[in-house]
Amino acid sequence: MATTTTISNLPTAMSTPKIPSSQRIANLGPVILGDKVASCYKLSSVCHVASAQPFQQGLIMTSGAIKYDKIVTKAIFRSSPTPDIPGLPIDLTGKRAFIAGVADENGYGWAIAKSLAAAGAQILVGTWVPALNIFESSLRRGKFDESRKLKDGSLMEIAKVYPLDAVYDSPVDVPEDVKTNKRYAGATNWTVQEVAESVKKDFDKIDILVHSLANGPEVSKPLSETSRKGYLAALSASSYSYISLLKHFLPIMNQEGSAISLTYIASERIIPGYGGGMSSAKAALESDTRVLAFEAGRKKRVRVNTISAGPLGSRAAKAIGFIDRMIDYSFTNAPLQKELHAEEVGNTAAFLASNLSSAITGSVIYVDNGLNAMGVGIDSPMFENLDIPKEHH
Ligand SMILES: NC(=O)c1ccc[n+]([C@@H]2O[C@H](COP(=O)([O-])OP(=O)(O)OC[C@H]3O[C@@H](n4cnc5c(N)ncnc54)[C@H](O)[C@@H]3O)[C@@H](O)[C@H]2O)c1
Repeated sequence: MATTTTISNLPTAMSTPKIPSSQRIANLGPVILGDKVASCYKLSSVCHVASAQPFQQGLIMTSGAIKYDKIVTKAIFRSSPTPDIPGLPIDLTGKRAFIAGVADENGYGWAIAKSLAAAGAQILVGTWVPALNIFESSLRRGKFDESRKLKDGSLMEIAKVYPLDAVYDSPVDVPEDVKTNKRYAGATNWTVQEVAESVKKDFDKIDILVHSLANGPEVSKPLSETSRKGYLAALSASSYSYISLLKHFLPIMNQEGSAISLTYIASERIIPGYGGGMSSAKAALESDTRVLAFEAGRKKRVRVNTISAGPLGSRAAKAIGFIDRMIDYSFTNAPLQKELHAEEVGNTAAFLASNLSSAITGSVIYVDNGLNAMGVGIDSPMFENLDIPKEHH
């Protein structure tokens, strides 16, 4: 359910509406004002609304304050409360998770860590070496404390943060220029093999392995203009890194553990703008999920699945450059017209990590408000005169 604010709570022209603290997130996504839709994002503690366009036309990316006209009677914030999940409990008490790809509080890795922690799992994270110092100092200084809060009021604890660069399997693979790079100075034992060894030394075993990382240096280039180097770098960081992680962590995973990665619909449908070989990398990741499910299943009954997540304004996604438009597109076109919460992906990961999903392996699980199931984009001018049901208020 979208939340609504009546006109009395709305600002006069050119000012900004207040938003409840529960909705204070960096990007609130679009907001509907009468028959208009506008971008809405957090600016300190208020919601700043970028310019509005007629709702039927879909999206809006230009900035500037909105002028409210007389027909506006209420604002409907697309951000809906995160669903409460009563009933069947997910219990990961006594389980230990290693989550690769957490460097701030905005991405899917962080949300997965929170859901696994809320279900009782112990959390270890792997943080990309160049992002390590700022992540650790922000954690120490309490910058993430608000976002560490779990539903029961406690704070998510991260038992240990490991420096990691998943592009390198072992020390012999690290080139000289990286070894001497000042962004790597001070960190040690960060190749995949060394991290697995350190985790074994510190904690012996893990039960859950999460791969929530991707990198494509040429992501903004169309595939046909991508260099061989850029393409292979995308596959190395975003696909092979998962094979490498599983290869090195499987020996220290308990029987019947669970491995989860994050993929994106660009692997199987054309998403212009998701370039540089990133679409190919996600296709490889999904194919590898099936083969790895067989191999890890036969070896240790470990299940291997991937979550195809809808668009989220994470740090990585912002680097691609069109994430706000993808969020708007999803809202307009998906069967469920609601904001996608990172927590919904986190909760699916908790389900996949638990024995409630004991017969699910080798699967691509869509957590995208159903967008993957659409055959047409309903925001096309072709459908202008069609009676398409809009969000029910
Ligand atoms: N944001 C989206 O819209 C979206 C949609 C579908 C899938 N995903 C996937 O979700 C996963 C997490 O991404 P996110 O969008 O939450 O962004 P994010 O920025 O939170 O996560 C990406 C992480 O990868 C790390 N990383 C990059 N290169 C690395 C390397 N060589 N070694 C170790 N870590 C490295 C970064 O430091 C970062 O922490 C990715 O696989 C991404 O493709 C994202």
